[in-house]
Formats: sequence, structure tokens, C-alpha cells
Amino acid sequence: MANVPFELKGKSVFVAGHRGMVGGALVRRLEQEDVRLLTIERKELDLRDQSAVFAWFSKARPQVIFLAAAKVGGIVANNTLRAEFIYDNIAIAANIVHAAHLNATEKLMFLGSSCIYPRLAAQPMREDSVLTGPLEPTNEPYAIAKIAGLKMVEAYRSQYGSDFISVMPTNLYGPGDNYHPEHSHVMAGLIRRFHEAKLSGAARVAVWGTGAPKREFLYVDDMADACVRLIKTYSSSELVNIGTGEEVTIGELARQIADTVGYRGEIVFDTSRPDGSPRKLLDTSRIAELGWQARTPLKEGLKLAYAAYLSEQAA
Ligand SMILES: NC(=O)C1=CN([C@@H]2O[C@H](COP(=O)(O)OP(=O)(O)OC[C@H]3O[C@@H](n4cnc5c(N)ncnc54)[C@H](OP(=O)(O)O)[C@@H]3O)[C@@H](O)[C@H]2O)C=CC1
Ligand SMILES: C[C@H]1O[C@H](OP(=O)(O)OP(=O)(O)OC[C@H]2O[C@@H](n3cnc4c(=O)[nH]c(N)nc43)[C@H](O)[C@@H]2O)[C@@H](O)[C@@H](O)C1=O
Repeated sequence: MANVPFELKGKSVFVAGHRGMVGGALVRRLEQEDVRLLTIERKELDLRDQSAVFAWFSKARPQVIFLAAAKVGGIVANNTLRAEFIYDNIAIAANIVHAAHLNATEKLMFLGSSCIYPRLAAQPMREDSVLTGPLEPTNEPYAIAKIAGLKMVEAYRSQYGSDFISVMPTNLYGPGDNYHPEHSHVMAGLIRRFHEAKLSGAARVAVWGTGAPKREFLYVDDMADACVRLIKTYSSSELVNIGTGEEVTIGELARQIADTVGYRGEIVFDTSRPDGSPRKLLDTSRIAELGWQARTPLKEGLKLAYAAYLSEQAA
């Protein structure tokens, strides 16, 4: 296991995607570190624009990079915006990883996703199961882009000796999530739908799919803590899964969200919507060996996420 200390203190740290849910959590977590934080607004720098990215990097020359910027969304967004998911995510990964190489970035962390693993991978899914079977069709474009990113990281380590690493997070939730009614992930989608149903007095709420699939949910501030710990201690071409090691059915999750929100009506299942992968539980033994484990139980995380939703809606 590659436990290699990296001194973060005093370094310039670029959080790509700082306005996003994970980016925001990384900015919060990095406030506890003595670093010079670098961010750039999307309207000032579109990370798909290679020449603009190379020009910005040649001036900014970040010493450390968290590559959290991506085109991200839930199962329906992935399944309908297939070209955007593959183009944007390949472009962003290619531009930033190569710009980091051109500018001698000391450390880069690429954020992949649990969707890179085969649809029917043995559970819990080990890091070495990548590319051992067919992907989940609903998010294959996104998964291919993420696999391209992690393979770039591996290739730059091999050819140039770059200290670039890749982490594979499970489903994430918490402050700064995306609540788009169609394009959000399940957690944000249901928090919003149950909240609106409570306010409107709706008799029932539709949950997508059969409710049978299982998912693992990691609170985003725990994710950010894992990322900072790994950037300081981990250096290897091996992927690292970041999760909780616990899974819940979508039906059970819906009931827990309804309870958290205070919705008392009926829950029905809209099977015209896709289920996606039956299970996506990550094997987290590698990160456990590195001394990290998630701290926020789902019940507590749901309360925090709902409170964040309410305050973000009020803002
Ligand atoms: N959310 C989840 O459940 C999971 C997320 N991940 C990964 O974590 C990372 C962060 O995800 P998350 O925080 O949820 O996603 P968000 O959508 O919340 O954040 C993504 C950020 O990237 C920015 N971005 C997207 N495209 C561009 C672009 N072309 N140029 C500049 N900035 C861009 C977005 O800016 P803007 O808002 O202006 O569009 C946004 O700030 C991603 O790599 C994702 O794949 C992995 C597993 C699970
Ligand atoms: C992080 C991960 O996230 C995505 O994969 P996913 O986990 O399948 O995504 P999801 O959160 O959208 O769905 C999880 C389950 O939940 C069910 N579900 C019920 N009701 C709603 C609902 O209202 N919205 C959504 N989105 N799903 C719902 C839905 O039918 C499915 O069975 C990809 O981005 C993938 O690439 C990826 O990386």
C-alpha cells in the first residue's frame, strides 16, 4: 500500500469545479489546511476549451489539483444527455491532466465514479474489477469518460512519473447538491419531491423505478475529508474506492427521506423510469487500510442534507 507523505502546507491548490457539491465540500475542508486556494469561475474558464485551459495553467501553475469538475447527473440525465456526458467529461479530464503535466503540477487527484465498474460486478466491487465486464447502459458514456480519465492518470504516472492519483467515490449527497427535477441524483430528487409534496399536501409521491435497486450513500463532507487525507498520504497507480460500506434499497431510502422531510402520504413506484444497476456497493478495504472511514451515518446525513436544501432554497 503506497503510503507516501506529501506536504500540502503552503502549496497552491486548484479545486476544479469549486462551485459544485464536491468542489464546495473540498473548499470547506481545505479551510482547515494552510494552503493557497485557487479557483476560477466557469464563465471565465470553460474547462473543455483546451487552449484556454493551457493558457490559464501556464500563468496559475497550481502545485496541487483536485479534479472535481465534470458534467454530472442522475440516471435520466446520463441516459438522455449521452453525447454531453462523454464529450464534456473526456475533454475536461484530458485538458486538466495534460495541463498539469505541462506545468509540473506536484500532485493531482482525479475523481472518477463507482459507475466505472461492470453492471454485474461481484459485490462489494473491488478496484481491480474495472474493465472486467459490460457497463450499466444508462450511464455508459459517463463511465467511459471516467475510465478514460483514470487511464490517463495511470499513463502519465507510467510515462512521466507524474504523482497523479484516482479515487472512485460512491453516490454522494449533501450541501450544494443539484435539485433539478429530472437531472438530479436520487437523494436530491427525492428530498425536493417529498418536500414539495408536504407543502402541497399531495396524497402520494412517485419514486422512480421498482425501489428494489440498492445504493450506497456517502455524505459529501466525509468525501472531502477522504480526498484531503489521500492527497497527503497516497501515491500509487492503484484506484481507491471511497464509500461507507453500507447499502440501502431505493424503497427504504425513500421511506427514510419521507420521514426526514415529514411527508406522511403514500409512496408509489413509477416503473416507467429506469432502475439502473441493481447494486453498486464499493469494497472500501483499501481506504480502510489507509486509516480512513466515513463518519456520517445515513440518518444523520439525511437531516443535514435536508437542512442544507431548506437553507439553499431560502437563499
Ligand atoms: N454526485 C455524485 O453522486 C458523484 C460525483 N462524482 C464525481 O465527483 C465530481 C464532482 O461531482 P459533483 O460535485 O456532484 O458535481 P456538480 O455538478 O455539483 O459539480 C461539478 C462542477 O463542475 C463544473 N463544470 C462542469 N463542466 C464544466 C466546464 N465545462 N467548465 C468548467 N466547470 C465545469 C460545474 O460548474 P457549473 O455548476 O457552473 O456547471 C460544477 O461546479 C465529478 O467528477 C463527479 O463525476 C463521483 C461519484 C458520485
Ligand atoms: C453516482 C452515480 O449516479 C448515477 O447512477 P445511479 O446511482 O443509478 O443514479 P441515480 O441516483 O439517478 O439513481 C439511483 C436509483 O434511484 C432511483 N430513483 C428513484 N427515484 C429517483 C429520482 O427521483 N431521481 C433519480 N435520479 N433516481 C431515482 C433510480 O431509478 C435508480 O434506481 C449515475 O450518474 C452514475 O454515473 C453515477 O456515478
